[in-house]
Amino acid sequence: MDSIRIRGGNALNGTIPVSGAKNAALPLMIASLLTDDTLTLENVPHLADVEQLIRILGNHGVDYSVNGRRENQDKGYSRTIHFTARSIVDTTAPYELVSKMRASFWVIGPLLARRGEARVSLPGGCAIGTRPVDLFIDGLRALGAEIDIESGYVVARAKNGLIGARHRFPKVSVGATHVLLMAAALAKGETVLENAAREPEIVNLADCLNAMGAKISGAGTATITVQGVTSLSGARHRIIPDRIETGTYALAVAMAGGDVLLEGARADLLESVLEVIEQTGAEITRANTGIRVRRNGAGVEAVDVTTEPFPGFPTDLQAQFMALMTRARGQSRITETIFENRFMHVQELARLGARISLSGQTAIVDGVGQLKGAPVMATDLRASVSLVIAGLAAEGETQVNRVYHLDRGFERLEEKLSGCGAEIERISA
Ligand SMILES: CC(=O)N[C@H]1[C@@H](OP(=O)(O)OP(=O)(O)OC[C@H]2O[C@@H](n3ccc(=O)[nH]c3=O)[C@H](O)[C@@H]2O)O[C@H](CO)[C@@H](O)[C@@H]1O
Ligand SMILES: C=C(OP(=O)(O)O)C(=O)O
Repeated sequence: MDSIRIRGGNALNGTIPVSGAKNAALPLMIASLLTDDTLTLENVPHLADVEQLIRILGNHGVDYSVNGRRENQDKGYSRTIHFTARSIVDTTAPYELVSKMRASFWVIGPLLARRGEARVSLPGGCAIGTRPVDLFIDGLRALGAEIDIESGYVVARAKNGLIGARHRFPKVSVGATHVLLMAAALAKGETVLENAAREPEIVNLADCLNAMGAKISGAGTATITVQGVTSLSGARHRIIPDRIETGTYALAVAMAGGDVLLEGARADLLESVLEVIEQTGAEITRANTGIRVRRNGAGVEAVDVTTEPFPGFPTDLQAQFMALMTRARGQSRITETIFENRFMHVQELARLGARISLSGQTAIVDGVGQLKGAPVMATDLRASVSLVIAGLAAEGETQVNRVYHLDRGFERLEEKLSGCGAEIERISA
């Protein structure tokens, strides 16, 4: 298994291009199941999760072709991909495929809407909590689906099609909002979703569905209205820049020091994060070409953070922010409210000399003067990159093992960081 070796201590200076958002690309690719026409997606990041989803969609009958690679760019850069689901050849999403990636469970929405049936394995994904699927099941039942759990599979049927309804999510869920949007797009009549997720990836999906002929309004607010249509067409749609990747590199600069332009980043997708980073003492400039992050020799201030659904501070940046706080002057309290088990990075950061204690859902971080390099183990996607950030500022060598997690969500991470002066390399097993 590959690992990443970092020699810490270098400041980051230069430009990092921001890739297309993984968490927008996945639902958008799944939306290709809703039409027999071609859905063309631009700016699809080259990631293990995208490759895995291509395999899963292929199993249902989705053909794909890749083009649009920018000149002088090699394998591994964001691409334009055409997806065509001329016919759905299989409505079962098997355990072997779905268990590797949680978002693949979301095929249940379009399969049910287009074919009136779906048999989808209960999902896997990052080990950050129990992550049930009750909100999906309740929502699809509200649209008239009959749902049973059989041998680890969610079996859903709507022989006469789905029927629009008013549905209030008892809890905000990004995935359940994606799925209900896709299902309601082809349901009969009007669907009103209340307490919907407001994440930018939801807006990106709704914009794409509308370009395909759906009638969706209110995406980006807590109440989304969908007027069902009988069929959807193809479209061409661009994936938004990755706000989690943006925040990750912004935190890396705040940690290591330096001056970096995050090219193509959109500040409006992560204002709450940028404000927190400014409070830590880094300077943020919102420019037309991206976001510039600077930190000179000054110390890092301690800031308290609580994760929340958008527009609050994202759980997907909690681990990276904790890495920064290990170097802060004083104590910071980081409270995780989205996932009950998302502190796996705490013990690994401790190997580098961090002082962190847990009290329920809050991590109390006492800043230390200097981290020291050590071998560490990546436990999930964002935890992995938090260890990279810590390694960039640690004295000596840090080896991050089990980096396949990183490859799920960060396009060309080593290349982007070494291009800004970091001493970082992949060691292939
Ligand atoms: C591929 C993708 O986009 N993944 C993101 C998505 O995950 P995902 O869509 O899985 O996360 P959700 O928003 O659904 O989860 C939020 C909370 O709701 C709970 N829940 C969810 C569904 C359900 O049926 N029942 C239930 O109780 C979850 O366990 C969690 O505690 O949003 C998360 C929250 O921003 C991010 O961390 C993930 O990176
Ligand atoms: C938790 C994440 O992904 P997933 O929902 O696919 O597990 C993530 O992107 O940080």
